Amino acid sequence: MSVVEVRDLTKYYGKSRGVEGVTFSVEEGEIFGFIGPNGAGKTTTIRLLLGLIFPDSGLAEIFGKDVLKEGKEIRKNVGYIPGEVSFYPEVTVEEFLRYSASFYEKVDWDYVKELCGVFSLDTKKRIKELSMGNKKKVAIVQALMHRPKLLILDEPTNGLDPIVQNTFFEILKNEKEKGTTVFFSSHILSEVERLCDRVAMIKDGRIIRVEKVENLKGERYKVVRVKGENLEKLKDLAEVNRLKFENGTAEFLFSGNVERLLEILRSLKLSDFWVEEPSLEEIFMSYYREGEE
Ligand SMILES: Nc1ncnc2c1ncn2[C@@H]1O[C@H](COP(=O)(O)OP(=O)(O)OP(=O)(O)O)[C@@H](O)[C@H]1O
Repeated sequence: MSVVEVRDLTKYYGKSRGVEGVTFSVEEGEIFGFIGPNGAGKTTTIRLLLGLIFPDSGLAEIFGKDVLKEGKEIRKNVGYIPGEVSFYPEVTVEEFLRYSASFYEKVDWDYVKELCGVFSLDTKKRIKELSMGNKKKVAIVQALMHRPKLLILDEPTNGLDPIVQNTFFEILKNEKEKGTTVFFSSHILSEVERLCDRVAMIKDGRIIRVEKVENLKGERYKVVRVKGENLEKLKDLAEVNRLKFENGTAEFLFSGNVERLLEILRSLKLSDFWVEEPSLEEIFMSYYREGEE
């Protein structure tokens, strides 16, 4: 069963586009990445999913329930980390966590203690005394305290240093092992590559693709660098993208089958060549560009 189901969701802020016709689903137990550049519509989608704002049209369901009609029931099993955390500045971390706990029927205090320990959080400190990263850690503990079945995370690694990020990813992997579903928005490609099973790419309010991360990486793209003569003829080939010339070498992103790549390489007068797997970033950038054409 899909844990999250979004169908043809459209939201405008007055005349300004939020999202348009967004459709995807997230399956139970997967870590689903939601990736796109600034302003693409990630936060809007998440706020629609949480029932915090109303769509102009379309449907969002969590656990098979309409987010607008059954929000209260749904929230019992959802943990949420907002993109920007803002808490009452005067209360201590402990007071804040106790207050948050009052919204849930059941809280796993042993887990809260464990997480505070893992993050070295001083729970006696006031919120206003915490750095941005430490506030984010509090938000993570708050999101996990009731052992939710679904985590909705809006760019959760913002403000976390690399070591804490690693710790956080380990926590998410453990959650996944326990069967928790994770919806994770980000504009950092390397973290999506490391963590997610599937990914949806959003641009200008529209989903451009939903794909397994392993398929995207292995797919049809190769980074090719060649050294030699006649390299100018690469400019005319449809399979050659993002061609750059530098110091007698040409570098490009090749899309097509391997036989065709060999054919192209044979047609050039080469003194050397290199073929590498592209990073997810290069793949995404080529999709974003395709969308613009
Ligand atoms: N309250 C609002 N009023 C008007 N326009 C808004 C509002 N919130 C978002 N938008 C617009 O909706 C579009 C999508 O914004 P959204 O915050 O969902 O993007 P995002 O992908 O989360 O971006 P970022 O990575 O920068 O947080 C943007 O063009 C933004 O300007």
